[in-house]
Amino acid sequence: MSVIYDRVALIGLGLIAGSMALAIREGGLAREVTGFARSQATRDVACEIDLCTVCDTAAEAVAGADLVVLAVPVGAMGDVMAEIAPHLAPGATVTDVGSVKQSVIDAVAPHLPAGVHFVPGHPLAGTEHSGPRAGFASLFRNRWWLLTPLPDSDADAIARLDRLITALGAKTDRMEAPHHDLVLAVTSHAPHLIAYTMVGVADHLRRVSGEEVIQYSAAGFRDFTRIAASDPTMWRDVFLHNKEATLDILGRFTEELFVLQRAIRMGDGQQLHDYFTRTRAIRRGIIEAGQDTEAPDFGRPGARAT
Ligand SMILES: NC(=O)c1ccc[n+]([C@@H]2O[C@H](COP(=O)([O-])OP(=O)(O)OC[C@H]3O[C@@H](n4cnc5c(N)ncnc54)[C@H](O)[C@@H]3O)[C@@H](O)[C@H]2O)c1
Ligand SMILES: O=C(O)C(=O)C[C@]1(C(=O)O)C=C[C@@H](O)C=C1
Repeated sequence: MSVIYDRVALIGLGLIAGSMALAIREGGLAREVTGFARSQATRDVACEIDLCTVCDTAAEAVAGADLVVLAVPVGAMGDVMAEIAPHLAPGATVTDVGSVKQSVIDAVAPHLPAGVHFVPGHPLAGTEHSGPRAGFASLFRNRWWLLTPLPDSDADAIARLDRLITALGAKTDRMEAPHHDLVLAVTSHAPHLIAYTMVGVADHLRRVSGEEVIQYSAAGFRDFTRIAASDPTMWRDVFLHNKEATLDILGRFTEELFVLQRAIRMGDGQQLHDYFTRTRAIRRGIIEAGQDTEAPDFGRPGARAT
């Protein structure tokens, strides 16, 4: 693998930046990776595990970098950009990895110095863990990484970033930011809110004890608890910054829930069966398209999901 950037600066040293640092080093994709996180404790951990060259200030981290990656919660992107703007090298590319795109563009773009390129992005890869120790080099392998360039984004800057992302093992695609936010509201944001709610319901149900919830936790509920263990700051910001699309999808979700609720009340087995047949086909489509790398059961003789 060849060097794509001389110096990559990672602002925020959590799951995503940590995974990028490890994958960049593994692939020899940059001569140097620098990093900065707001808290001293995070910087100390990043140093201890030798994630990258950890700097004491964001300004120091971005100095001379030809790629700067904003990997902080969505609500912090604008302030971080304002802080680093005077220290960016001419010709540098700034990208971000935020889960929401339009609000990040609105917050970051006004601070961009002339001659610095901005190419917003979003890796569709993650876990419920956060912080520098959560990173691992293979996180992005075979995952989508969406870019939402602006109409005036520099074509060479986009192409070079695309090469890095591809070298990290991900597949890239381009989308308009508002469309990205709607798609992700369906595929990621609303599902997270539903998981948070379901785990909250179990927590409130006093007739079922906490021990029973843990002891008899069925596989479906366990999946919900994994999702509901995701970082509170990150997800607070996602919902506050993708408000309209999330509310739109939750409205549709509530309508569907009422349809199924009524079918159960009326004993309409045919409607339930038809509905679940349609949703099973969607799951199969995802697996056949190679989007679920964690579905080893599918297709195996005797597997339940066939
Ligand atoms: N976790 C996921 O599944 C996932 C997936 C794709 C994209 N994202 C996006 O990536 C970004 C980072 O997420 P993560 O999972 O790596 O989070 P994380 O909590 O693991 O790491 C965030 C890092 O940002 C630092 N930070 C917070 N505010 C800061 C500030 N003002 N200045 C400097 N550093 C600051 C924290 O100290 C921490 O090191 C978020 O925007 C998130 O929406 C997350
Ligand atoms: O696998 C998980 O834990 C995730 O929630 C990852 C996930 C997702 O919803 O798919 C979460 C947020 C992101 O912005 C991208 C990926």
